[in-house]
Amino acid sequence: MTLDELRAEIEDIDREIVELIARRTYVAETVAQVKDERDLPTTDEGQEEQVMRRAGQNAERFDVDSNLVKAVFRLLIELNKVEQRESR
Ligand SMILES: C=C(O[C@@H]1C=C(C(=O)O)C=C[C@H]1O)C(=O)O
Repeated sequence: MTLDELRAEIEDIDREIVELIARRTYVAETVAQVKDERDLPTTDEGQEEQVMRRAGQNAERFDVDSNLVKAVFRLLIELNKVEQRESR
């Protein structure tokens, strides 16, 4: 494979990553509606711990640095909470 072909593959993957982030954010907006109806707070620390634990397990399964993957998920969680607060 040429460098250009490899970079085109990375470009495709990057678009998919953003699409997945958009999907995750969209679901969080629906979560926000449910929380609003039930008068629940935006932050659920127990659920965040589960998400972070799963992120670490998945990182190990795919042999990528678990601290870096967890850092990405910490940002994704914060992004979701910002979106949820904006939609409540
Ligand atoms: C999406 C939720 O809201 C918040 C965001 C979370 C996330 O992005 O994974 C997890 C827990 C909550 O603090 C949820 O409660 O499931």
